[in-house]
Amino acid sequence: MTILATEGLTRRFPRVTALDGLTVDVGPGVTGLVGANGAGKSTLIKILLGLLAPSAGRAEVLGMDVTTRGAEIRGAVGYMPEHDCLPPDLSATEFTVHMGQMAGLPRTAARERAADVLRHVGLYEERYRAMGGYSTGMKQRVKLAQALAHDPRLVFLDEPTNGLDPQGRDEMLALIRRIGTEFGISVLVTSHLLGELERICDHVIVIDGGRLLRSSPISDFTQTTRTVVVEVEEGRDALAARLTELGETVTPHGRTLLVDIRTPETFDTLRDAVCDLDLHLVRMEQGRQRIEDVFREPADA
Ligand SMILES: Nc1ncnc2c1ncn2[C@@H]1O[C@H](COP(=O)(O)OP(=O)(O)OP(=O)(O)O)[C@@H](O)[C@H]1O
Repeated sequence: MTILATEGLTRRFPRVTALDGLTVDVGPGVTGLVGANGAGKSTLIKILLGLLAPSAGRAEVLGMDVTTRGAEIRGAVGYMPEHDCLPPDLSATEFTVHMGQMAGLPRTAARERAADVLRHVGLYEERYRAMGGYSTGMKQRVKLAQALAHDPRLVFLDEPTNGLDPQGRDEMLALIRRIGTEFGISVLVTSHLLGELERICDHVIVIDGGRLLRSSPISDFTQTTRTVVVEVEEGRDALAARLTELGETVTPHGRTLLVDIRTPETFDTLRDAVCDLDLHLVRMEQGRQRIEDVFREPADA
């Protein structure tokens, strides 16, 4: 099932091409959109909400074309913008009720829903205080709550962990994961911090300079590589020499050796070499590819 899709999506500004022929297909669940600052993440979200017109290509959200059905899309999708957008004199309750009503909920339903979502994001008695006095963490929570105010099927969260301390970041990430799992709302969440998304996403899209670098299930990003990482207490170089003699391909990496797994027998060769040389093995584990590595690979990898 497709939640959103783009085809050759391009957005040019006078001095820069923010999106450059982007083609992606996103299914239900929590999807991470990763890219460095300026990669085109916010531009993509604004186009998907029908707030910004594409220069070329097309995009569809929940089966609706972004150029002709923007208002309907905004009715079905919640949006947490990147920048501060909260009126300082209003309380979180007033603001969230207002946003629910703006999205079409009757006043009573908007009040009930606001109480629910503010409780969900962990704002209690503070919800009646003016937001001008809130901490960054509280503001981010209200921004998240208002995105959920009209019970959307899908939410776009633009850099929700921006400005948060490590504990605030962990709490926000846990909240986002719960939106996806407990509420069954699909999520598109952006971040320039790759490690964050690894923890909460089912699928990750990586863009760079407005182009697609990679779109894969999270399991593919963290899949095991064809390398085994070996660390011995002392004698790393002697072990490297012995393994090379035995025909293995070995690369020193910090205190460890990375050994290519040519055949399943590589593990036996390794074990025997460590025993023969009477070395103390600290660890021996299969190497894992991390999200960060996609930025070090060529674009067509
Ligand atoms: N309204 C605009 N006018 C001109 N250039 C723009 C406009 N909006 C975005 N850009 C440019 O397009 C590129 C992509 O910006 P965008 O905000 O989409 O990136 P981003 O990945 O969201 O990064 P960030 O996290 O820093 O916001 C940047 O070079 C930016 O300067």
